[in-house]
Amino acid sequence: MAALGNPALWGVCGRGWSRAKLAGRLPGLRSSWPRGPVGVRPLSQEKPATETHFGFETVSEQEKGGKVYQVFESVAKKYDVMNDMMSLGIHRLWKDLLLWRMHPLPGTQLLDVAGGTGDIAFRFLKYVQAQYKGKQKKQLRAQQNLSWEEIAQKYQNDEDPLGGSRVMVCDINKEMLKVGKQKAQAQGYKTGLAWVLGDAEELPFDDAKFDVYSIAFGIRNVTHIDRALQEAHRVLKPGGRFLCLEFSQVNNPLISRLYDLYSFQVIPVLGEVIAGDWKSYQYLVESIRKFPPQEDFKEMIEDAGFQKVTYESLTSGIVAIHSGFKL
Ligand SMILES: COc1cc(O)cc(C/C=C(\C)CC/C=C(\C)CC/C=C(\C)CC/C=C(\C)CC/C=C(\C)CC/C=C(\C)CC/C=C(\C)CC/C=C(\C)CC/C=C(\C)CCC=C(C)C)c1O
Ligand SMILES: C[S@@+](CC[C@H](N)C(=O)[O-])C[C@H]1O[C@@H](n2cnc3c(N)ncnc32)[C@H](O)[C@@H]1O
Repeated sequence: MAALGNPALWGVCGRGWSRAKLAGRLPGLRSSWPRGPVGVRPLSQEKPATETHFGFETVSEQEKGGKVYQVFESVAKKYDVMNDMMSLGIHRLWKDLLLWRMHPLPGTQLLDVAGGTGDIAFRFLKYVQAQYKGKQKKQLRAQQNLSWEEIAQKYQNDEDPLGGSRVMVCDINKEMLKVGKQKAQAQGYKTGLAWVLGDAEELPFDDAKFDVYSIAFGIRNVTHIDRALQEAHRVLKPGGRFLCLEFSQVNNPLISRLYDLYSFQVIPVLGEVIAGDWKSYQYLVESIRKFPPQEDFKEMIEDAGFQKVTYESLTSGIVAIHSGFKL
C-alpha cells in the first residue's frame, strides 16, 4: 500500500483529514481554531447538547473528547508501568492472545486504532517476522541440495524480513504516540511501522485499505462507538477482519465482587501513588462499567455491517476479544 510504504505519507494523511476536523476533538485546538460566519448559529437556535458519560459523570458529547484527551495526555509517560503494576503483567497475555487470534500472515496490512504506545503494533511486527522466518526455514529445508554459500546468500538477500507486512498505529493523542515512537526507537523497530494522529470516528484513510483493523482498550473511550465501528468497516478491504480487545462483563459473581473491590479500592490508589493521578484511574474503572457487555457489543458490531461476529471472554469476562469480518 502506497501510504504505508512511503514514509513521506506517514503523517496526518488521507481522506478529507484536516486540522479543522481535528480541532473539534482536541481541546487545545478546539478553542483556537477560527470559525467563519457560515458556521455561526444564532444563540436562540443553539442545538441542544446531547449528553453522554465520562465514567460515571454525565457530560455533553462535545466535552467528552476533550476530557478523554486530557486523561491520556496525563497518563502517557506512566502508562506502560501502570499497566504492568495494575494487572501484574496479565495485560501482556491478553495482548499476546489477540495476536494469536489475528494470526497475521506475511503481507498483512494492519491498522491498529487507539494504538497508543504501540503494544499491539510491536507484537504484530514480532509475530509476522517469526512467521516469515519460519516459512523461509521450511523452504530452505525443502531444498535439500543447496550449498552453504547459497543458503547464506538467501539469508542476505532477505530485503524485507516482514514479508511485506505493515502496521499503521493511529491514535488521537500526541503524547501517547510520542511515547510509542520513543519505545519503537529504543526497541529497534524501524521498518513496517507508521504512526498517524487521527480519530477513530473519522479515520484519515481511504476506503478498503487494510486487511485487519485492531483496537485494544480503545473503543471504550470513543464518544460515538457506532461511528468508530462504521469507520472500521469502511477502511477494511472486503474479506478484512475487525478485532477488538476490551474490558467486558465478569460472568462469575464471586470474582465480580473481588474485581469490584480491586477496581474501586486499589486501582485509583495505584494511579495516585505511581502516576500521581487518581482521577484518570477512577475514570478507567468507571468507564469499564459503562461499556456494553459481550452480547450487546456483538450486536453493535453486526449493526456496523460486520458478519460472522464472535467473541471470546478471557479471565472470567474481565476482558473479551470480539471478531468480525467485512464480507
Ligand atoms: C486511564 O485509562 C487507562 C489507563 C491505563 O493505564 C490503562 C488503560 C487500559 C487498560 C489496559 C491496557 C490493560 C491493563 C490494565 C489493567 C488490567 C488494569 C485494570 C484492572 C482492573 C479493572 C482490575 C482487574 C485486574 C486484573 C484481573 C489483573 C490482575 C490483578 C489481580 C489478580 C489483582 C491482584 C492484586 C493483589 C493481590 C494486590 C492486593 C489487593 C487488595 C488488597 C485488594 C483486594 C484484592 C482482591 C479482592 C483481589 C483482586 C481480584 C480480582 C481483580 C479478580 C481476579 C480475577 C481472577 C483471578 C479471574 C486505561 O484505559
Ligand atoms: C487505554 S489506551 C490503549 C492503548 C493501546 N491500544 C494498548 O492496548 O495499550 C486507549 C487509547 O485510546 C486513544 N483514544 C481515545 N479516544 C480515541 C479516538 N477517538 N480515536 C483514536 N484514539 C483514541 C487514547 O489516546 C489512548 O491512547
